[in-house]
Amino acid sequence: MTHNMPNPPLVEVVAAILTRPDDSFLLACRPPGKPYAGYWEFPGGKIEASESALQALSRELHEELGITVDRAFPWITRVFRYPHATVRLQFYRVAEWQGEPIAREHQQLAWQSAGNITVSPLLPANQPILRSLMLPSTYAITNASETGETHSLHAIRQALQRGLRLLQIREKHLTDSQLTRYAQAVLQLAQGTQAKVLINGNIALAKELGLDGVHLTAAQLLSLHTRPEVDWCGASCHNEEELYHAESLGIDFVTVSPVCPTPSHPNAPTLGWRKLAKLIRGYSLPVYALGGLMPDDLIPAQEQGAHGIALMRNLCTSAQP
Ligand SMILES: Nc1nc2c([nH]c(=O)n2[C@@H]2O[C@H](COP(=O)(O)OP(=O)(O)OP(=O)(O)O)[C@@H](O)[C@H]2O)c(=O)[nH]1
Repeated sequence: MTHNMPNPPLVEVVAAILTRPDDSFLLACRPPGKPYAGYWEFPGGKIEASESALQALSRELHEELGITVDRAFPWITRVFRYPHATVRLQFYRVAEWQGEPIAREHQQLAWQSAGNITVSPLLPANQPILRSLMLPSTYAITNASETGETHSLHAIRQALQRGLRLLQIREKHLTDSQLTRYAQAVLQLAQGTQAKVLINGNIALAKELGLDGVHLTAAQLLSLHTRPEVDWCGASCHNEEELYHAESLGIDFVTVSPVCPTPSHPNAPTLGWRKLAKLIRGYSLPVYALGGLMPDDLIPAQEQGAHGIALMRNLCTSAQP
């Protein structure tokens, strides 16, 4: 490393994920005359010195798209080094706004779906963002140890029918052969659906059964130096050290727990919403709030900066997989 090299300036940027009920979001094409003209980006821009991120978001979306933001919550923050500058991109999910977006400054606008982007090229910093947007807002965790296998598989079938898209098999009481059989049964239920099936802790079994990935325990996360070679990888986190390690390994998402009291960890001190928000402020990976939550907790969780909620016991009543 060369000494006395000045740090490139850090440019604070806010960007909007304008989401429609079908989960499609708006991308905009940068106009001629700007750096990276012709590249597609999330609407937004630089935060001025006198502004909060939310104020900058409202101003930019009014200037660029002619809309008024009604409800927006922080999502993920990514630092990206371009040759000319380093940008810190604070992404906000804009759930409600007034007006129909029109291209007041951009060349073109396009509503896109995370798994099916039809415009290109994208700004280089945005690729991991699209991967994060593929994750649904509800993450289900199996609970056959409490409910029994039959009931558990029935609840999973129902949740899949309602559109569940992310599921973790977490059955610590089963022997290896029982776990294999149970995982095969879950996999069969998920076949032909949109759901990704991950398994807790067992990287070898995830590979052997061709599951979509693995969910690492916190201890396992800290013991690893590289990301497991699976398509999707989540990890359980409870504190800053674990969150930092998940980030450095390039994990896809984390759960943070316990947010509320939960029967599975009765003596664990809970975070509550405020501590959760503080812990994940400025974090770069999507976070599922976990622990004692109900489907109705999705909005409070997202207001605190979480991507979504993870549900174990209350899966059956989930209306919004
Ligand atoms: N708006 C936006 N900017 C992004 C995204 N991804 C990304 O790397 N950036 C970077 O963040 C910076 C935003 O600057 P900008 O030029 O859009 O800012 P601005 O609208 O305030 O324009 P200005 O240059 O006229 O002041 C650029 O370096 C841009 O490349 C994104 O998705 N949306």
